[in-house]
Amino acid sequence: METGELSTEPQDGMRRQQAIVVAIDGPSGSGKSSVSRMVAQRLGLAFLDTGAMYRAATWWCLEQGVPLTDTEAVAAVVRELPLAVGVDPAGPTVHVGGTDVGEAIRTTAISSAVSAVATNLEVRAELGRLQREAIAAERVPQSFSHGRGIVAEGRDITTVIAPDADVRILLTASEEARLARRAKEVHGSADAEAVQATRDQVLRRDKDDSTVSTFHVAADGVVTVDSSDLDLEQTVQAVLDVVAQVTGRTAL
Ligand SMILES: Nc1ncnc2c1ncn2[C@@H]1O[C@H](COP(=O)(O)OP(=O)(O)OP(=O)(O)O)[C@@H](O)[C@H]1O
Ligand SMILES: Nc1ccn([C@H]2C[C@H](O)[C@@H](COP(=O)(O)O)O2)c(=O)n1
Repeated sequence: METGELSTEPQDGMRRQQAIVVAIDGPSGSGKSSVSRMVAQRLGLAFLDTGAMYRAATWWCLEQGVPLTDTEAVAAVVRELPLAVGVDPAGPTVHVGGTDVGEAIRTTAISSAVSAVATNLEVRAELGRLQREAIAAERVPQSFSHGRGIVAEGRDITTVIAPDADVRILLTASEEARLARRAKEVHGSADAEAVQATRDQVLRRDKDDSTVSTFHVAADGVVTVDSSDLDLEQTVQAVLDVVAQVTGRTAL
């Protein structure tokens, strides 16, 4: 089969594309969520933000009054997590027990606390199982919830959750670029004070998270896209170029 022929010929005679899985990992502030979501929209794919699942689990533990240092209790609560994740890239959603937590999980309090939950290996096993299920659902033609495949982003998607993904990308950026982006996003400025205030959310979190996942160096077969000197649109284009090269799939 030549590049670009990831397609089948259905009975109705229309050319139908096979589902593809695009896995994107990278450190905090590299642009994974924004870029993956835009790539999914352009390609007509579903979008799974796995970090949002760890954030939702953290929110739920705090709601339940579970100390995040109690790894057994956290794991037990997460095994019963009533989580519903919507994978439409035009409006991804996260609900816990019917409550829309889309905004609540983005607060600084959750950003500061989430690594304690994300480094709990039993939590990783449970959320990893849910992530594999969500990705598999977009591979099966009868159950496509959005389009023809999925873009899933996080820290261990290319290596642990979907090592068999059609496209595997490590999205990186220099520490300086990542701090400046997060400072602008959270404080509206990338001056020295704002950057300093952002270090915990970016560098300390990456240090903690990297004790359980490898997301600074690309694994074998994973393509690195360095966005340090690219703006958002250029980064989206760079990722679309990799997808097109590997699968032949181009924007709708
Ligand atoms: N290439 C880029 N150039 C400039 N700004 C960018 C670029 N990519 C992303 N951004 C901006 O940087 C900020 C962080 O991006 P985003 O949240 O997508 O990163 P992330 O890798 O998902 O981070 P985290 O893992 O911490 O959630 C956002 O405000 C986003 O708009
Ligand atoms: N596959 C993943 C996704 C996320 N995490 C951790 C890393 C972060 O501390 C936290 C929230 O992720 P973010 O929304 O900032 O991308 O979850 C992980 O360990 N594995």
